[in-house]
Amino acid sequence: QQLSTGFYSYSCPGVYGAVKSVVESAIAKEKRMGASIVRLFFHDCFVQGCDASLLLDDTSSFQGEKMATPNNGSVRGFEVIDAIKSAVEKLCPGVVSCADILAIAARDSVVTLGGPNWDVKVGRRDSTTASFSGANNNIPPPSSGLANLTSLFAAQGLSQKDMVALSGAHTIGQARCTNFRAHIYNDTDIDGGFASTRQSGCPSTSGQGDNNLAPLDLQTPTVFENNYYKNLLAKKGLLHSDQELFNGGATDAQVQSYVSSQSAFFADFVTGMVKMGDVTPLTGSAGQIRKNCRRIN
Ligand code: HEM
Ligand SMILES: [Ca+2]
Repeated sequence: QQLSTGFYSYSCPGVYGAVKSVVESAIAKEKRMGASIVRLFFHDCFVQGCDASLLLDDTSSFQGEKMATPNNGSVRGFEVIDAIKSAVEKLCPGVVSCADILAIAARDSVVTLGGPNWDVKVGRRDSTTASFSGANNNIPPPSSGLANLTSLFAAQGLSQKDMVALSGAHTIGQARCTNFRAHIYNDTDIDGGFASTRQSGCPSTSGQGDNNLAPLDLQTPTVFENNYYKNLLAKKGLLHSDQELFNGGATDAQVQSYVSSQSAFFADFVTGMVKMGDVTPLTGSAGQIRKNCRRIN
C-alpha cells in the first residue's frame, strides 16, 4: 500500500484545519517551536521510517528513542503534538495516526515560518516498537563529514542532493554549544569574526555552558528562506556538518545554486520532505492508530 494525499478525504477531512490551528498558536507563542516540530519529523523518519516511534515515552519495561544521544536534552515539541492529537481525536476518534500528524505539522510549521507549501501524503500507521540503537546510529551527528552525511542519507534512500536541500531546514531553530563547540574552536573553515562571536556564548571547556543556545541561521532563525546557504558561502555555518556542504567539495555547486535561487531551494526542499516522508511507512493493517502518541494502545 502507498501513501496518498487523499487518505483522510472521507474519514477525517477536518484534520488539516485542526493541525494547522494548533501549530499556528504554538508558533505564535514561541517561534522556535516551528523548528522543533520540523526536526521531530526528521528524527522520526530516520529510525524505522515515519512511524511515530520517536514519540513513545520510556517506561520501566520499554526503551524508546527519546534518551538516545541525538534526542536527549535536545528534541522538543512533544506537548504540541499531544495537543494536536487531542484536537484530532475529538474530531475523528481513532482515525488519524501520530505519524501522519507529525508529517502534517512539519509542513504547517514550514509554511507558517514563510517557507514553501506542499500536499502531504498520508496513510501512515503508528509503530508498536521503537529503536534506541537506530536513533543513535541512523541520525547524523554534527561532527559528520560530507561522506558520512551522504551515506547516512543514502541508507534512508535519500540522495546527496536531497541531503543538501533538507539541510536547509537549518535556516530555522537553535543549537546547543555542545554541538558546535569543536567547530568554533578547532576548525579552520570558519569566518574568524563569526567564530569569536559564537565563542563568547559557548565556553571552550566541555561541561561548561553545554546547553547555551545559538541560532543555526545567524540572521533570521525564525524565517524559512535560503539564508542558511548564504551563511555557508560566508563560512558562517554553525555546525561542522553544515559547513561541510560548502567546503570545496562536490556539493558546493548546489549550495551556490540555492543562494542564487530561493525557488530552486524551495522546490528541492519539498521534494526532499516528500521523499523523507515516504521512508518505510507502516500501512494497511500494519501497526496501529495510537490513542495517545506517547504509548502503544
Ligand atoms: C544533515 C545532517 C544533519 C545534522 C548533522 C543535524 C544536526 C543538528 C543538530 C546538532 C542540531 C542542534 C541540536 C541541539 O543542539 O540540541 C540540529 C537542529 C535542528 N535540525 Fe538538524 N541536522 C541535520 C539535518 C536536518 C534535517 C534533514 C532537518 C529537517 C528537515 C533538520 C532540522 C533541524 C531543525 C529545524 C533544528 C532546530 C531545532 C530547534 O530549534 O528545536 N536537521 N540539527
Ligand atoms: Ca520512526
